[in-house]
Amino acid sequence: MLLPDTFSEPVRIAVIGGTGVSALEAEGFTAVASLRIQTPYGSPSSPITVLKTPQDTPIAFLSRHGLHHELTPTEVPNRANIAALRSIGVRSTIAFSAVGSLQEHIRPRDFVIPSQIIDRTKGIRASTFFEGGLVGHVGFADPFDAGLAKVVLDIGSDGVLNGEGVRMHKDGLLICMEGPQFSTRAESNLYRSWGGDVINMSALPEAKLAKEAEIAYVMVCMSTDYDCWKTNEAAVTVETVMGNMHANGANAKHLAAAILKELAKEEHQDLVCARHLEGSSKSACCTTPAGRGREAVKKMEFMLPGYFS
Ligand SMILES: CSC[C@H]1O[C@H](OP(=O)(O)O)[C@H](O)[C@@H]1O
Ligand SMILES: Nc1ncnc2[nH]cnc12
Repeated sequence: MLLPDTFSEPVRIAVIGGTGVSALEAEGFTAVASLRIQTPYGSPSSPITVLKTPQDTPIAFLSRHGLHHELTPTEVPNRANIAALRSIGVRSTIAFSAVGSLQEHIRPRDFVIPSQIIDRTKGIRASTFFEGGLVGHVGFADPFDAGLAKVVLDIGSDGVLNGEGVRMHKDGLLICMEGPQFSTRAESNLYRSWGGDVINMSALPEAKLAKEAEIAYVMVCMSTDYDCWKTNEAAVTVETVMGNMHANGANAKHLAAAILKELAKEEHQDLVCARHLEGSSKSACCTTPAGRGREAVKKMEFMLPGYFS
């Protein structure tokens, strides 16, 4: 069925799907629009599907690597993705990611909610909206939103996850590497020595750009493998990742549906609208109005209208 390509209500919550999660097909969810948004930073990874939850909340869904997983982690158009979401009203995002585990107790198929991240990308991804005569430095001490993380963790401890001993871990330290090759054993052991819990290739600059766009952002990491540090196990392969994602896909969908149901409650509306982040990007700007690059200001107008003009 061909969906409308417009949607008139603001959409406050987005779900970004990663490896193995290219659609949000939870029970009672209905797709109501498919938006092809052009941004000053190009086209997003995929059309944005707007779905209504059983609670009648509109949700924006975006597939990070494209509908057919055709974008490498380096190629993901993160600025277009975040700007497009912000432009339709999004203020909070639940991002899903397949991750390798760097710790014995985090078993394949377990879930991890990270609170910290170490950037091991190589500086080749466009990672800020501040450029071209508009300088800004937002705080990134806490890369993931603590309020959203609490909602997710409360849901996760509520028996939503099925399967033999599948658990949700909190306060994870996530390593984000460039890829697309997986790590060497020496790198994997180095990250373990730093206290790393899980590793992926996609959290950055997505989380940094969400912060600049004043979007509350949390990542749900789904462990799929033990990377390559374990001496008694074969090193990670795409087959292992896909196999565990396939087996755990239902858990991801149950969890997403339960989180969205909880976020529909009145008590969470300030969080969903990220009131606590309002104005943080405006006050992060160091460039005085007279010195601001006109083109840069125009681009920013697309997602933060009136902030820098
Ligand atoms: C297919 S294994 C590596 C790939 O999986 C993760 O993707 P995502 O975070 O989008 O779920 C990882 O970050 C890599 O991009
Ligand atoms: N071991 C690993 N390293 C990086 N990204 C991953 N995504 C899933 N498993 C991974």
